[in-house]
Amino acid sequence: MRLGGRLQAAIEVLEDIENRKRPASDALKDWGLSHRFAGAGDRAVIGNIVYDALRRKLSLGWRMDSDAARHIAFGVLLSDAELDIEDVNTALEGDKFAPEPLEADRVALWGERDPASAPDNIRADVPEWCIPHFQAVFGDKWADEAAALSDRPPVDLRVNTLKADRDKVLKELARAGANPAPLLETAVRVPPLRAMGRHPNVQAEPAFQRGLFEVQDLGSQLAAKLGNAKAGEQVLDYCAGAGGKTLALAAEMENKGQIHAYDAERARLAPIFDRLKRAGVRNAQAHANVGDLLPLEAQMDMVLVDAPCTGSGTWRRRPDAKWRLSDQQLERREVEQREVLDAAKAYVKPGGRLVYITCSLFAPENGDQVAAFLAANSSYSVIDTQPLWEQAVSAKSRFRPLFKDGTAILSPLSTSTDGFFISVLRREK
Ligand SMILES: C[S@@+](CC[C@H](N)C(=O)[O-])C[C@H]1O[C@@H](n2cnc3c(N)ncnc32)[C@H](O)[C@@H]1O
Repeated sequence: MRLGGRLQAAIEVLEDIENRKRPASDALKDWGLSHRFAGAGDRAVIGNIVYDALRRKLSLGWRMDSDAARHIAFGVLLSDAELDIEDVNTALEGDKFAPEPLEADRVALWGERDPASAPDNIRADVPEWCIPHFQAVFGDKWADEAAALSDRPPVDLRVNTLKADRDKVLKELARAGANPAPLLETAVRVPPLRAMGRHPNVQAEPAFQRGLFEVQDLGSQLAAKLGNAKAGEQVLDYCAGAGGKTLALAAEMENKGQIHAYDAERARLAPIFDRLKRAGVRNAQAHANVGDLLPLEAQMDMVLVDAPCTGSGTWRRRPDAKWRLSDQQLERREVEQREVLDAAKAYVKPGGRLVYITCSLFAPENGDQVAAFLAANSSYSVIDTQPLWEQAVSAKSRFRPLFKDGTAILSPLSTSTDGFFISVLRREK
């Protein structure tokens, strides 16, 4: 396919996402199924245009003075694809599958409007109802923090220290463009895409099959690390899902002690078995029945609650979710978080830790939940995350979370990670 056909396909996918309020991945998959002739290169470019358009729907629309999918998709070509209008017009010329060229008045407007001077509510590229949530957490910096959530993300990898060190993984992935990641000596980063490039499929690498690394955002790696799990401890990962944190904890604990991985949704837990095997983890067992946890009551050195949340910290990777999220969904997540915390506390032993994590940046899911928990549970107190952070990160770095009331808030702007919230509590008696 030529650029014109790819652009037209991206416009159709964007319209489908908008009209049917469906996830981008579903719309792209359906398009692929009904256009089997399209190759991997075509799909990558179409996917890039769609994801970039969703990341910066408001600011691209402002520069084009239109929220039509066609105009926003052209905006992606003129910004993220690093093409100028002459390049685009030449590429589209004589292509019967291409959309109509961009109108001259839009081209002129695009040249006149400087994105850096867009009003904050446009530059932030988030739904209007979310703005007060960003303001409450980040104050004056709210628009910069929100805007950084529409950057393209890197692919971060966690070196599995049970099997390898960073040099080994870097060597294995040299062709994939892997570099040392900031902050952690056990993390590797494939930088964000440039122009219309394609990320290497690191999971197809023999080093992945051999369990030398896992794909995991640096923020998620740091969140697992701040719990400060030690070799020999008894740990319950109460919302284990597919086991991203469980695997990180097992490596942190050098395969010693015991990790119990539980999730209320059996299907979510399913991938954990293969992952544990591949990673060479010997100190973790998965539980799909809450009844299995009975013997663990008041026995755990640490209970990790990686709570269900809105995922507002992960909008770089899931920009369609940003526009689908509603305040009703936020309220539902808050209820679930209260219930999960309330259930998980039963397993913490006196002197043990309760680690509460979300990948959201909204206070009602984060600091407010912790404050309400502390108000209702006087036997718990806050362990300051700042010294834990200093101990966890490898070297002096310009990246530093926002520390608030003993908790840590990570974000693309402050720590070059997805947005994460981490609070560590101690059960005193
Ligand atoms: C953020 S995800 C976990 C991600 C996982 N820890 C990882 O690092 O890959 C939240 C998980 O909480 C689970 N969950 C939701 N409600 C729960 C409950 N009441 N008890 C236990 N798990 C629950 C969901 O099924 C989901 O898998």
